[in-house]
Amino acid sequence: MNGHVLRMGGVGVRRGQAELLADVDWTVEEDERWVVIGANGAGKTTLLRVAATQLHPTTGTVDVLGERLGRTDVFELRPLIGFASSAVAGQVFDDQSVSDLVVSAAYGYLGSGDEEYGAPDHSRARALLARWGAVRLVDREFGTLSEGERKRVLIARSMMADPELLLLDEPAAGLDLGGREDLVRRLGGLAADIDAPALVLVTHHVEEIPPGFTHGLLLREGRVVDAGPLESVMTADNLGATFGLDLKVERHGERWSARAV
Ligand SMILES: Nc1ncnc2c1ncn2[C@@H]1O[C@H](COP(=O)(O)OP(=O)(O)OP(=O)(O)O)[C@@H](O)[C@H]1O
Repeated sequence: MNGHVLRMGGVGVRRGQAELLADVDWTVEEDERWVVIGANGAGKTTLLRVAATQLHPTTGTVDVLGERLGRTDVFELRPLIGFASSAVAGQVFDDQSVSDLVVSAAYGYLGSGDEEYGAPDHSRARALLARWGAVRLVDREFGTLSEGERKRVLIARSMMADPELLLLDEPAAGLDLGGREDLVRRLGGLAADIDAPALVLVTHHVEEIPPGFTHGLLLREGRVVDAGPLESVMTADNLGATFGLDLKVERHGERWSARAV
């Protein structure tokens, strides 16, 4: 695999006249922690869905975990890719228990509640829920959870199968300030964990970049503005071009902020 967890070459995604992604070249190595930043509609979720093998590109090549999309069985690949997104939340039945939802990810599906799982599965699910500050929710029905609680449960779920690549689509969206800061701290802990998989986190906000994230990809209208080590990518010029604004960008230790000027 040469350390490449993900490699895209000349990737484009078209729907009719719309170019959702164009000319995307991107390589993620196994010890890297990436943040993907862009405005609404920039193509971030589309990019993540390509990486998750849920969407085949119109043009270009995609290698995930050493396998070329189009030449491999994606159903064998998908259990190795953790993917937490609000699209997953939309597929979950309201009466689905948190416990079954997390535990069933080890088997690559959304649990119906009819399956039997072993004690090791349940203890792993509890440990993951604890890691994300959600263990008290283990016996709740998913439909009764708040937005922030759902996010935590879905992240725990995305790690259940011990993935080699973890994709998190806007994990902090909809969280209050305390919830965001708590999640950013936990994501920072994951970034620092040498046993953690390669990480890709999508966000609109530079304030949500957790400590320990190493690389950034900036996306505007489906095209890469810049991609590389975070400190070289996170300039006012680059972020200004990404969002179409004049910005002041500041670094505060391992955190970032941006505001219009
Ligand atoms: N089937 C489709 N046909 C035409 N356009 C589409 C289709 N699917 C998505 N799009 C458009 O592609 C663009 C990229 O969508 P995507 O969801 O990847 O953006 P995003 O960066 O994740 O946005 P957000 O931050 O708002 O979630 C959007 O403008 C969207 O309207």
